[in-house]
Amino acid sequence: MTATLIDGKAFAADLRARIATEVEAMKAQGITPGLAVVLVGEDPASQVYVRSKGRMTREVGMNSHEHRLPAETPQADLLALIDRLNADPAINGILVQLPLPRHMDEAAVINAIDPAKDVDGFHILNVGRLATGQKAMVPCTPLGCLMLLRNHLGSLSGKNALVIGRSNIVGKPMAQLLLRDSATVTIAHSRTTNLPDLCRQADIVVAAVGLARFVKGDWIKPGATVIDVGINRTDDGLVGDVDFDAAKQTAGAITPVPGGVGPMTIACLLANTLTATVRVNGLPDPEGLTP
Ligand SMILES: Nc1nc2c(c(=O)[nH]1)N[C@@H](CN(C=O)c1ccc(C(=O)N[C@@H](CCC(=O)O)C(=O)O)cc1)CN2
Ligand SMILES: [Mg+2]
Repeated sequence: MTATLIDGKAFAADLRARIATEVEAMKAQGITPGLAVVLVGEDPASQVYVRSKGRMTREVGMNSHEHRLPAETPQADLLALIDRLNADPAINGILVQLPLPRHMDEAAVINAIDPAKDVDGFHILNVGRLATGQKAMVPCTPLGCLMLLRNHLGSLSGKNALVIGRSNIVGKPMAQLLLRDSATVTIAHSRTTNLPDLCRQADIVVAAVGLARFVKGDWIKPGATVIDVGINRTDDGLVGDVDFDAAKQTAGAITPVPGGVGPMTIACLLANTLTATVRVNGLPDPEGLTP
């Protein structure tokens, strides 16, 4: 058997097109969503992501505001910028690109963002809201994974889902979203024993460990849906956290790297920016855009 390819690139393009339609309607009411992206330092991958975010923000008709600060910027200066963006009515979404330089306290910076403008969903208030079933801004990468899973599987209710990785950006919010959809969720990490056996019981595997081809083909239950969040730069190019060539022999469906989860991250960022804009203007959430 060869797995169905889950085409995140196409799904993300379709989502951006639907967002563009919503933005056009908002503009007719005199409202243009504005997204501020803050990059501190010159990390090459971050520069690529920030450039893509700016381009796609403009492509859907939103205003993009980019702030680039030198790596040695004092944290107080970054916090002062965030204060100004919080107070600026033209800014509906604020995103601080991660990772931050080592001298900065990531939690302090994230928690300085107005939770209503926290389009990354990383603020402690949004994390708490998601964990307690309240209306939250939801982190973009896991939100994108959930959309791909729902689109492929329909209901996730009662499915055995294994999340490999416990980061605040992907693993933990992914587990919360799967729980919210009534999956039976296991979170695995570097100290987990008998991971291959755990994986063999999973109907859904979300791999977010950051280790190239870590998940082996013979760990996959026949017919399972495999979502690969990994982006690892190796001598033979960009590869995921799953041994794709082996896993696709057994899986029912699998996301490729690149072209799977990655493009969903930015599309969901734009969806969150739209959501933040409608909420601050007292408008109803856009119908069927995000789960
Ligand atoms: N504040 C944030 N920082 C970071 C986040 C985030 O969601 N918020 N996520 C990652 C990086 N990221 C967006 O910021 C991101 C990663 C990957 C992609 C993507 O489209 N990947 C492509 C491959 C691109 C390539 O060649 O490198 C794919 O998988 O097809 C988009 C966004 C960490 N920081
Ligand atoms: Mg992918």
